[in-house]
Amino acid sequence: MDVPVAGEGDFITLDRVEKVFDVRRKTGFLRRERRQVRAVDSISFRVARGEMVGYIGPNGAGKSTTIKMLTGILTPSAGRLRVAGIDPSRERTRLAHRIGVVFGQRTTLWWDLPLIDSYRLVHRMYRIPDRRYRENLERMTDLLDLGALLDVPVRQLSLGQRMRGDIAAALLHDPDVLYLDEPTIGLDVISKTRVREFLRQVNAERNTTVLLTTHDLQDIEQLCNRVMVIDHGRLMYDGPLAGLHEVGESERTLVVDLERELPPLEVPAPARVVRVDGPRQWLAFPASQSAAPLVARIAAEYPLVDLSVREPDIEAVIAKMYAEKAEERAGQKAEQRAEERAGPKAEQRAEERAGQRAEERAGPKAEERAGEKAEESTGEGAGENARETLS
Ligand SMILES: Nc1ncnc2c1ncn2[C@@H]1O[C@H](COP(=O)(O)OP(=O)(O)OP(=O)(O)O)[C@@H](O)[C@H]1O
Repeated sequence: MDVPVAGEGDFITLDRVEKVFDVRRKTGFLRRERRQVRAVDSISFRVARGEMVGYIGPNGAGKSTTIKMLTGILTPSAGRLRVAGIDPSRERTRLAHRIGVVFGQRTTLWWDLPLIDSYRLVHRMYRIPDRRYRENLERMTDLLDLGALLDVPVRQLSLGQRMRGDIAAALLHDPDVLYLDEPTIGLDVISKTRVREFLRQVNAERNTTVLLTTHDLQDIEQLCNRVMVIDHGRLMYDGPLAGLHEVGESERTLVVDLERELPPLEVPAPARVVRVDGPRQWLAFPASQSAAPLVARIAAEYPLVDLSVREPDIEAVIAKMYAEKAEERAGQKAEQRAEERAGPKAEQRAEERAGQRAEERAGPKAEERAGEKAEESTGEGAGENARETLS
């Protein structure tokens, strides 16, 4: 994917950012195997001030690692990363005043203290001016309906109440950017709606930039105009949510009701009947094509009573995208294994043949040159990345 050009409004910029973990694994009584995990692999993107962007991908794709680099918790192995002009890992404390973070799976609140005490601690830690703190607290309490919860110890709050408490804590110091990692995980429909409404409001009023990581695509559909899809550390898609349909080659469904039960309708490919139930038939056709010619043809040739068009389900589109990538990778792996199996012998034979030809053609000098070339191409010592051992 091309590296986007920096713009003036850019608030978050990543240029070919990588994160490689060195992992050591016990493989026997005294044996340890060293392995590298490329959690983030040359990712580049830019986010403008006030944008709300979804950052999605399957488990282990590298989302949390990206967020951790954006907060300064982890240092990139390579590439350049800036948030509000700050290098997060070098100036983590300065950056902390500009960002808010919510991890849906764990709280940043003090477990045994009443909610209000956590807020008082945040007030001190971030040195929020008293007036601003009071105003913000009042506003959050009102918008997130926290009034009755302020004196309750965090451990006694329900998941939805705790999440609202966490979001308020992340916003008390008026951050310019908010990272949300699964903010609606485990919440019921009403709590989810409330959290989403609140985020929309904060974004509209304060122009807060929001980077949202979630497995709940409704969060993205309802909050973000832009979505980035990451898989195996690589950015696979960056654009509007609707554009995913084209990338994922999704299909729409035309549901037709006929006067009577008929065999599957004969329609021009790629449209095709995918289901028949009495006089009702379902036809799949590419989402990128208009339904009009298909409808016209059916209306002209069959006893049509009614019809409707169903849009593709975004979850299905993304699932298909992940599955296709997984298939592609499985294919590559199989090829690699086949090459490795055939490799040494085949290579040896090729080298022997090349050597014989060279000898025949040019005698001792050519042999020397061939030897030098082979040494160069082993590439030892090349491409050493900066690495961090965390295990
Ligand atoms: N500290 C670490 N040490 C070694 N490997 C790590 C470390 N943190 C993450 N990884 C590996 O990096 C890859 C990306 O992990 P990451 O947590 O960023 O994924 P994710 O997209 O957030 O996944 P999930 O949706 O499950 O939270 C995974 O293979 C993970 O095992």
